[in-house]
Amino acid sequence: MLFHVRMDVRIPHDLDPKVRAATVAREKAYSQELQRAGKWPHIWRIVGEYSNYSIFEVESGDELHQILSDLPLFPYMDIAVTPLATHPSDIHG
Ligand SMILES: O=C(O)C[C@H]1C=CC(=O)O1
Repeated sequence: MLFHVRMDVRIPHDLDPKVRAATVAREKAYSQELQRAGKWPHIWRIVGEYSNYSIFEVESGDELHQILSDLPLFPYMDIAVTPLATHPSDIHG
């Protein structure tokens, strides 16, 4: 199943800078592990925002929920998920 996900990062300004840096580093490692595994095939920065648009390819909504819940930045993000289906006009579908 394919999902479109928007993540808006809202790290509190008073978070300890060392905790912030460590959390962002863990987030990057976790994200890249999932990208290498093929579960997170696309990630794009939204210009001018601390946000991304991502595509996830997973078995189920439950799997995606677990992946998103395990993001180190999860406590500091607003996340919007849109399930995707094949478009009838898609020449690849
Ligand atoms: O920077 C972001 O958009 C948030 C998050 C998602 C992947 C990652 O490495 O950081």
